[in-house]
Amino acid sequence: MAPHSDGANHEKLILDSWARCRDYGLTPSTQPELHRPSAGDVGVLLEAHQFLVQTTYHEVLPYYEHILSNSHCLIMLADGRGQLLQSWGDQRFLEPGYTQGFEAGTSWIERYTGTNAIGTALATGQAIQIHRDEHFLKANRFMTGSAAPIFDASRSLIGVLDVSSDTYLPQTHTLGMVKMMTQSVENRLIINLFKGEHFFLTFNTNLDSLDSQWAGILVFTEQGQVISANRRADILLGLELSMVNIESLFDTTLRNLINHPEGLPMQLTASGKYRFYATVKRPVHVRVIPRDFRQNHRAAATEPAKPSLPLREVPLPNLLAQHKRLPANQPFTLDAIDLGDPRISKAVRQAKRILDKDIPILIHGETGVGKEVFVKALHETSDRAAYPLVAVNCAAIPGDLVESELFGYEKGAFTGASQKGSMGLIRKAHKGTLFLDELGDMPLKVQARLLRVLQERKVTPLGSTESYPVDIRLVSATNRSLKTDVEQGLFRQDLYYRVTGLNLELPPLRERQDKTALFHALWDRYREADQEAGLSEEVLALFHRHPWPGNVRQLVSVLQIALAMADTDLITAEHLPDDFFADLQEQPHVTVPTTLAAETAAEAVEMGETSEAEATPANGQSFPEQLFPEQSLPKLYQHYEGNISMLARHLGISRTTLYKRLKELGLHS
Ligand SMILES: Nc1ncnc2c1ncn2[C@@H]1O[C@H](COP(=O)(O)OP(=O)(O)OP(=O)(O)O)[C@@H](O)[C@H]1O
Repeated sequence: MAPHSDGANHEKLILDSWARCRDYGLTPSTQPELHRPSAGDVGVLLEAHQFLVQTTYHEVLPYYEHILSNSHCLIMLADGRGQLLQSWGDQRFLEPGYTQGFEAGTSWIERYTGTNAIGTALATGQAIQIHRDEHFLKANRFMTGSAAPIFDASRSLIGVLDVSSDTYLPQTHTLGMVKMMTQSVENRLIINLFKGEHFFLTFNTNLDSLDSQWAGILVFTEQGQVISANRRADILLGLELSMVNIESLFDTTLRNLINHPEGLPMQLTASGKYRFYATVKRPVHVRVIPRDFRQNHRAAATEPAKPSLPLREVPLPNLLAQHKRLPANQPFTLDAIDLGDPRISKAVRQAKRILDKDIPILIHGETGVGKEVFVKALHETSDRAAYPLVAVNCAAIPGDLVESELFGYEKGAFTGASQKGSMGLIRKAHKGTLFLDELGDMPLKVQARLLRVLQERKVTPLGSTESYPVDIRLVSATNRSLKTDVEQGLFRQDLYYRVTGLNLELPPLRERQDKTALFHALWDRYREADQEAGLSEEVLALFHRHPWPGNVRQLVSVLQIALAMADTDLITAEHLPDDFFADLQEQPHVTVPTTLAAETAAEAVEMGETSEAEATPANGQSFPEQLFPEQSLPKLYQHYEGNISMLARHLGISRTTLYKRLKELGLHS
């Protein structure tokens, strides 16, 4: 049997299951019985479990698609009676004659198919991994399955999620991932059932894991009655939570909880000693007690609730913008860079889920979007934060030095090598994070060596016979398509699979939906304490319309100039650098905006009320077409008459990066 971390318990579960199989009259040579209902009954079955299937498919699987698509596995969802509802993924490993065993309706309970991940998870009510030889029936011993049960809001076992494969996936990860997925499904089921109608309290022991699937969730009424909770909430509080009053769980009042600003974390204590961080989400259209009242809430909280208190609506975006600003000179954290853009929020959520796991991350995004900032935030938030983050720009190190820089060298290993030798950047990142920026630029020869290091987790410096163990979390970034590079033979396929556990995409600034919050956050981060006047409406409108080919890097540079020019005054268009307007003038149908109309329309796009193409300012002018850097670069190159330094400064990118992009476009040899 395969070794497992909880060996004895696992072995017992398998032996018990085999005993049940024998009791059912099965022998290892028995052929699996494929019990499938009629097509009509399958339809009824799927109809009955639509909520579970849809929730899993639309709200949970997308977060794992990158991990799953990189491994040949099949994800199966079965109901609480072991009947398959749906499967997704790779069926290639299945024997041709056996594929109907994986079709909707087929039952995988132990009685018919012997010990197997779905059937045994159902029989035991526990998450379990069934390794090849642990299957009771020989016919099933070609695969390994990891499955975990799914419980609904009332704690009934309603399904099982399984990931099966015939290859040797990193199995402990797979089981861990399946548990995460089922926890996500359970959370989503609760959220979808009660959202908008009742209060939600999300809590966890750690601020950074508040929006992980391991956070506790409590659903409560306006009177404080807990009407639902996820399993994590029970575990965190050590109690059965149904129908208790929330005031008896935490040392705070109901009034404090329901009046706390939405999304703003607070600290709570349970049973006088367990400290938690928590956020509250209100039912739709719930009203918030005004700020001046809130400030005195401690005194007021002792009084009975007075429904006649003056109430007012507090628009959510304002609250978020207010509380999510990046404090000046603070280190980046994942929460701080998540200002509400759906794609960035998704990347942050995904990164958090695997924060302390040994899964490599590949970040893709245009130059200047903040890939390195993201990695810094990731590192700061991870449990490796006390160790170094070593960033290596593979494009910036001359080709013939990459190898020695990365892997180190023994003294005298080559002409020009330092007499002391060098430990190399990879070993410097030991126990910390190694960030390989512009990975696509790594020479093929170095790629082969890097692959060996990642496989063996050991570095052998050049000229040395000794190797040194390394424990690194690998994060890579690229602004080109590594997949295309693989197809064109420029990047090793095996290394590609090694570095892409999770693929994250950071959107270009022009496509971000949290621009307003970002403009304010960056102003706040880079301003002097006495610059309190802020950004004028006119500048905000211009910022919204700008195509930002240099992305956040360019925005930071424009802001820094504007802040220097404006000093303590309100920042207006006259404080913006000339370069800033060059991009705007290149766009069709644009006049310099003076009204709020443009911003209002841009905001409408951000709020999802209208599409970019539909958004038209009140003055009747159409919005500029989106200019992608690749389209604007030739024009800019012409505008600057080939002056690379000026163009690079204008774009807010390095000359090396600019050369590369010009080369790609055939504008420079
Ligand atoms: N969320 C943010 N808050 C504050 N500054 C940011 C943020 N994102 C990016 N920046 C700033 O923008 C600049 C570019 O960011 P970064 O270097 O992380 O981009 P990148 O995508 O790694 O660029 P490249 O592809 O050229 O390596 C940096 O000066 C960084 O400080």
